Amino acid sequence: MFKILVINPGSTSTKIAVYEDEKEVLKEVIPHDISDLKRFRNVVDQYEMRKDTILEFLEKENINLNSISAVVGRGGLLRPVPSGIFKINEKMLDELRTAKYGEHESNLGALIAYRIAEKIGVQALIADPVVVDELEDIARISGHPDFKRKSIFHALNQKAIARKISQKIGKDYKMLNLVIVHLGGGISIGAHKKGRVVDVNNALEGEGPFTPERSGTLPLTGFIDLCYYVYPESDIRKLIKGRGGLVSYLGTNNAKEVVEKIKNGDEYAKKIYSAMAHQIIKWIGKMSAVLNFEVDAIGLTGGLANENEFLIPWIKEKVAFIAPIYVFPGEEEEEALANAALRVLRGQEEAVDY
Ligand SMILES: Nc1ncnc2c1ncn2[C@@H]1O[C@H](COP(=O)(O)OP(=O)(O)OP(=O)(O)O)[C@@H](O)[C@H]1O
Ligand SMILES: CCCC(=O)O
Repeated sequence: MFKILVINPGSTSTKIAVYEDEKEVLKEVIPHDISDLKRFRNVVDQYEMRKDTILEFLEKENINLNSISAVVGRGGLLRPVPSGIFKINEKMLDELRTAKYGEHESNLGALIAYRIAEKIGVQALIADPVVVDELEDIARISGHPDFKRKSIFHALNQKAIARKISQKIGKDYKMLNLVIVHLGGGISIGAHKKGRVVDVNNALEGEGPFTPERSGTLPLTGFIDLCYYVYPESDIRKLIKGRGGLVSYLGTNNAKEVVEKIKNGDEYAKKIYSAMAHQIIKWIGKMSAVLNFEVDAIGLTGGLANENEFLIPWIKEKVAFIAPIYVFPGEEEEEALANAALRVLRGQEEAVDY
């Protein structure tokens, strides 16, 4: 039996889980107070605090670290990589410490996993980080040679859900065309063509539908004016990630609150929420077009896939004609990470050097 420790840092919490083979024996979402996080200038500065919180929690739960066979973290902003499992090495750690490819909470996943694994002398791994890049060349072209489109998305959850849908259909993932829609604080919509995500919106850097707290694609000329005349740079970045989307229109990133407003007759909230659904639907259409409208299934996942009063019915109504729809509310990231580590420990898959 292998015991695996999973570490998945998010913007306001750190999720940790312990698996014994395929069985989840412990799962916890450790919340971090926003006011507490604000004292850190950069994400990487939260490293000690988050690591210590995890170690204290494991101690409290009487998890003997020496019984762990591998530690696996959610991987962060690295150079573009193929889908797979990666050994955490010094080069990766350096790039994450210096945020060479940018700041993201999942950068902490590899840093903390490595430290704990080193302490107990076991393997430290990441799997399907947010920079998994399987784009077709044509999808890299943006509209100006100075800008390349990038593949940054919820690769871990999208791949996990794609495999689950393949199992339900009873065919190999590599035989199917799927549109997978991750509906979380960030939204990514990927065209999975025979096992490869050949096109997807860059969910982190201002592309795609607007989301509970991100702007998605914005009209460029108005944006340029804002950069020049109105906002300082740091505010502009927050407008895209953190203070865009529902937050900017309705003052909340919480879909449950938006649902309550609509039920209480708030027409403006309904208009904005419908517009978010409208943009999601458009991106599902785009990705279906990338797949020549030969789509075997559409998968809806992420926290917002729980929202069954308005959002999910609106989306279903518009896209059901394209392909059968499978809904997997929430995310399967911890399970996907544990399974990845298990495949390595069992010798079924090799972890590659970064
Ligand atoms: N049971 C629920 N009913 C309605 N909305 C929900 C429910 N659970 C979560 N949400 C909404 O889902 C959104 C957050 O989704 P999720 O928790 O997947 O995001 P995240 O993990 O913070 O970000 P990301 O998925 O981009 O990594 C919020 O708008 C939240 O209000
Ligand atoms: C882009 C993948 C992760 C996120 O939305 O933050």
